[in-house]
Amino acid sequence: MSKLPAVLITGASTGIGEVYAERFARRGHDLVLVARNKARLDAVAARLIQETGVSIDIIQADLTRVADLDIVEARLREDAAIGVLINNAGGNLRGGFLTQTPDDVARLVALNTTAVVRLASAVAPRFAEAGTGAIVNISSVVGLAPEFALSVYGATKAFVTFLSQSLSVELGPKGVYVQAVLPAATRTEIWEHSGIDVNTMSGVMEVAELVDAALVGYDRREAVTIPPLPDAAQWETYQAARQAMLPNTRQEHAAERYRTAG
Ligand SMILES: NC(=O)C1=CN([C@@H]2O[C@H](COP(=O)(O)OP(=O)(O)OC[C@H]3O[C@@H](n4cnc5c(N)ncnc54)[C@H](OP(=O)(O)O)[C@@H]3O)[C@@H](O)[C@H]2O)C=CC1
Ligand SMILES: N[C@@H](C=O)C(=O)O
Repeated sequence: MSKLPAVLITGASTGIGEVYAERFARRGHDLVLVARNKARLDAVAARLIQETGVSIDIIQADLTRVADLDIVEARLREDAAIGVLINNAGGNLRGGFLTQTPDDVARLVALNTTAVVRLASAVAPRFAEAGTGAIVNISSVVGLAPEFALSVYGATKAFVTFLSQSLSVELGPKGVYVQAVLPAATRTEIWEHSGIDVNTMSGVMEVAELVDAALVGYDRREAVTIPPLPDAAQWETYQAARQAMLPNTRQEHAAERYRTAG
């Protein structure tokens, strides 16, 4: 029986990434787990090795630091055993656009977008050459909702969703599966880091249920998986309206509604 591909998971020390690690370990995949907190990574690895017997490497890395990102990129480029990348590590910021510091914003963009695209870029050529491989990018429903006024965070997640959909167009014909996963509120520590008590919120999904639903989409090779959305037709209608608009944007002249008199 051919060996399963190894799975590299960023943000695997807790939350959504930790559950992805558990689920893929239980499926028999060797793992490479990436995060900043080595003690937590070691604990997750030790538990899963004991419970499942798979091989687990850890890489302590701050994905907002270029030197650390380089190490993870190199592992993705050079380790032919890795066939799945779970681009999960991400965060949010406290406060709003007027109070967030430029440095905090830059760090969030680095983590939620630059790291995601660089890790995908590191692994995509090898996957395309092999004609197989999977890239799972954890986005968010917030990336569809400027109304939530989570401007920087939402913009980073809109980037992740767009990147994933466009990579599906570019890489799908080469045998590479790209999935965007769009959770809504899910019970993890991210809320505490954003200064929000998740226990005061309603409609919060448990993290195991979120990941199990995302894996149903993964097993179906779904391009965009929105675990909390009951009716897939709403997403399909949204996409159809967007696609219907595009041909009307290719014009030699400005639309009548923008023409000045005279
Ligand atoms: N929870 C939710 O409601 C939702 C979450 N998401 C997305 O899910 C993904 C996972 O978030 P979630 O599990 O909720 O959050 P958590 O805060 O629980 O986990 C985040 C993970 O990312 C790691 N991480 C954070 N910063 C860095 C960094 N600079 N370098 C490397 N690793 C880092 C953390 O580990 P360490 O601190 O050890 O580095 C941790 O393992 C994120 O992309 C988030 O945007 C999307 C929609 C909803
Ligand atoms: N992480 C959450 C917001 O901060 C979300 O994406 O819903």
